[in-house]
Amino acid sequence: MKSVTCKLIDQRRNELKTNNEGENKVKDLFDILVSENDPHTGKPFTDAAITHYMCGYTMAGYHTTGTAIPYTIFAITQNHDVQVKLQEEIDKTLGGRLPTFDDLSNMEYLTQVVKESLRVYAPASFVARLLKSETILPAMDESKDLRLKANTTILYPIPLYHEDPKFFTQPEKFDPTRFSPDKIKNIEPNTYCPFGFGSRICPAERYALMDIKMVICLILQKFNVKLAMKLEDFVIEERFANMAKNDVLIKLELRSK
Ligand code: HEM
Repeated sequence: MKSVTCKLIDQRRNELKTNNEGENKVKDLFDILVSENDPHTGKPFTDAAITHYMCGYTMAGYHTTGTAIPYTIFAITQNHDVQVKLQEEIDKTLGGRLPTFDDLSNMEYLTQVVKESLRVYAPASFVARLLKSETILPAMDESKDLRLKANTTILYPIPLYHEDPKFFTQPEKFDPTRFSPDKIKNIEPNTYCPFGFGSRICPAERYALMDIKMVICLILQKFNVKLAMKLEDFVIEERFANMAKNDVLIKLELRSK
């Protein structure tokens, strides 16, 4: 991946030099990295830094979205009422045409379904933080407070919060209405965190949500979805990303007009 990125750096630098669109071109992340200065050093980004950024973005974006989409479709196959309601919203909003960015933002139920899927099947297992100074975590039960030294790495386990009945009633239930406008305000801060939180929150949160919604919308507009594997073979393997051990096999059936 590094050697491919190195070749692309040279290619993109040359393209930018010879590009006639010049200043009017909308720059993507790669353009910015190869043409602008690193704000920390005031100098151009080194090839090594560009390679790290590009590999980081690709890795961080690939498995997460790549699991979120099949997990959402899986959830839809297991909840027929959700599939019917989603298709009603899609048909009513689009009337057969392709979705625009605004359509995807406005489809409230679609948004709720994707958010609930990211709660039940969070693609990322944890967020990590390095403590800058000694920190005392208050005890949650009878035990003592926890004293942690500076430079300790803390892993914040996302699914443990998403699955805790203290924060989500009947957490095992797939219920998109938890994210309806009247209920969403009851969710405690940082207990729903598929994209992490704070200053290191996933920079692609909005993009990823849009991406997942787009794929789900395009599929359900044309097809009904059914699980094409045994339910017990749907197994999530917890790694850095929560991967589907046996993939998620889905059967698409063309919807009747
Ligand atoms: C459903 C899709 C995605 C999920 C669930 C997800 C989740 C996460 C999580 C949990 C973090 C750690 C946040 C924290 O430490 O507080 C993160 C960081 C990050 N994500 Fe995503 N992500 C997704 C898609 C993407 C995509 C598509 C990209 C790139 C195009 C991306 C790029 C990144 C980067 C670069 C970071 C590191 C940010 C930093 O450390 O400052 N992610 N993501």
